Amino acid sequence: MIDTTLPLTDLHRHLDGNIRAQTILDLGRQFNLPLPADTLESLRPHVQVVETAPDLVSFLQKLDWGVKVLADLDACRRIAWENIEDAALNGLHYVELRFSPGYMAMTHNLPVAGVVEAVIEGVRQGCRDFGIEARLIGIMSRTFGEAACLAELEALLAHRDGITALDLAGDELGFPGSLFLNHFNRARDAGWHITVHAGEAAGPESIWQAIRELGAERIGHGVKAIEDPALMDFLAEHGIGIESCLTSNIQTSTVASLDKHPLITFLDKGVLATINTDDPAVQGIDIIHEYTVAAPQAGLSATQIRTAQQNGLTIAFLSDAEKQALIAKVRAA
Ligand SMILES: O=c1[nH]cnc2c1ncn2[C@@H]1O[C@H](CO)[C@@H](O)[C@H]1O
Ligand SMILES: [Zn+2]
Repeated sequence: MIDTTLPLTDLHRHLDGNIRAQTILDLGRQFNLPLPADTLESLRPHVQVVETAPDLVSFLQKLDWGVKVLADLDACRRIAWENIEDAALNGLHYVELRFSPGYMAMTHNLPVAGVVEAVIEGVRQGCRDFGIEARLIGIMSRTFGEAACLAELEALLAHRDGITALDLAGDELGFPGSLFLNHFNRARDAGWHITVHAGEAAGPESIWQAIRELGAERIGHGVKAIEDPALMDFLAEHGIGIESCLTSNIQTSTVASLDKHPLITFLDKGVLATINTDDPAVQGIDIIHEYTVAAPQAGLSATQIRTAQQNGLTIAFLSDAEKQALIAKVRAA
């Protein structure tokens, strides 16, 4: 139940969690890299979640093969461009693609700022070729510690005009937001928006920390807000957006089953919650599945799904004029 008169957005989509299995095979062959399998079918269980992972950190290992084949900057440009093609094929009008340049650079020691530049170029070219709108969110992968995150931040700042917002992703339990105060001070000084993965593996205190200390305007997942009524009220009153990713939350064992997902309660309480994918290729889903299968299974009515779709435009990191232009473009199509 996607409303085709409204822009369709995906605000929480990891570009480096959305590398096609076929592209992993192609790049593996191109660079003569050892892969765990040499056909699409046999590779799939290595790069895609086939059963629920016991926790977030185990789930995240499934992203590793995708970045291990990024042996040069052209490969980074290619996967960025393909991300836009995939988004367009799914009928998305607007995507915010997030990526961790340090994680992408890591295996082959690529220059981190070079990765940022290649991703910006690939996305720009994709937007020209496929006629959709995109913005980029830089991720600091907290899993590798404060110093590695600082290197990612510097690389992103070297291309600050091509980046719209900063995020923190990875192991939330092992690396709390309190380690990254200086990083986010610098991001806010750069004029970037802020969104933070919080309340996924850790509890509501992690969401409060992201808002109060890191300056988050939106929260990735935010599932655990449901445990704190005062936080729920705060999110609704202050218009803090929630980027929900239904299937992802099941696959990481963050939520036991879709009928227990808090998205419906967020919407009931007037929180600006949205429907997004997270790592579509790794999860084996797309935005259409999340709207037409996962959201109804999470108990959302057609009206609630429409509200979530509208919220996507409301909390997008776009100016009012850019939002109006997107609405006009969809109406004219
Ligand atoms: O669902 C998620 N929760 C937390 N971190 C994630 C998730 N999906 C991907 N990443 C992390 O984002 C970076 C790549 O963009 C990597 O650090 C990856 O582990
Ligand atoms: Zn995410």
